[in-house]
Amino acid sequence: MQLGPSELILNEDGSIYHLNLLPEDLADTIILVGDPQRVERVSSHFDSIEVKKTKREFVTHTGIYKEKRISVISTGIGTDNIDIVLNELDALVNIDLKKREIKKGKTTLKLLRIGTSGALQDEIPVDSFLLSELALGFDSVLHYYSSEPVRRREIEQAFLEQTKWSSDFSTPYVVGCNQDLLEHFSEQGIILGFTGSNVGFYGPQGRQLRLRSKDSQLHDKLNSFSFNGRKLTNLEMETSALYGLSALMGHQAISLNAIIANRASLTFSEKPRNTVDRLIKWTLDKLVNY
Ligand SMILES: O=P(O)(O)O[C@H]1O[C@H](CO)[C@@H](O)[C@H]1O
Ligand SMILES: O=c1cc[nH]c(=O)[nH]1
Repeated sequence: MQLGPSELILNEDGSIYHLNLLPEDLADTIILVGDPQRVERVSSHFDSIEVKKTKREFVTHTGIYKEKRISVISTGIGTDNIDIVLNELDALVNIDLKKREIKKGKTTLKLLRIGTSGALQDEIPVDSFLLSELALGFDSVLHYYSSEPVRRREIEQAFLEQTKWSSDFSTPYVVGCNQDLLEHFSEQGIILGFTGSNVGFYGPQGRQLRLRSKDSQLHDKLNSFSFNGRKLTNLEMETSALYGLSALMGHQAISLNAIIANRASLTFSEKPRNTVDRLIKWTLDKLVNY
């Protein structure tokens, strides 16, 4: 079946609509970052760069790092952007863009998010690295897909009950990372975490500046939720949709977090840029033999 022009949207040069990429521009190992300026901080380590393309907040560099071809792409902020990025990356490898047909043989992408995040628990220090083993999505992106096969219903149910979650918010969903990537990237010093992905940075993460939270207990609820002794470790804004959509599409994904804030101790990293740069270099070196 052919995908029509309003569904699979291509630019004049045949590139995919938002990412502005052609299939040959993309490596099958992809680092995703939120901040467009972080793309260059990753690709500055490459031995050579063959592609540099930009549209809106989506900046892509593809190049070689120690003989491995890697793309690094910025997603901007939020799970709504992850919906765009994941669907378009998948289209680039799994849809014949000229024939507008889904390919029979599928390509599995390796997707690694390098992001910043705030810890919820006192014992997780700023400037540490955290790998999200599980993600709790407060967004609703996954609810628009048939997500049952990848959902962790038991944990979701426990969260709803313990926090008495308001029906004004969307139903939180729980999804896991890819196990092969988890094994490869787990090592001493890397905290394995349970990451909450929120739909905003302030109210939805329990931050109050001038506006009061509707639920003044929100931060405490997130901090104290526990499933079989496992607590939510940190908050950011993309991992849930990345894990959910990757699993549904058959791609591998992990999310690596540079912890720059600790919400329990009210502290913030003195050198967040250094922490992110250390995480970038560590990730690139681990990727070489994956
Ligand atoms: O540093 P990045 O990757 O953008 O990630 C985190 O930082 C942004 C908020 O400041 C959100 O995107 C959050 O997920
Ligand atoms: O507290 C934080 C820090 C970084 N990114 C977030 O989304 N939250």
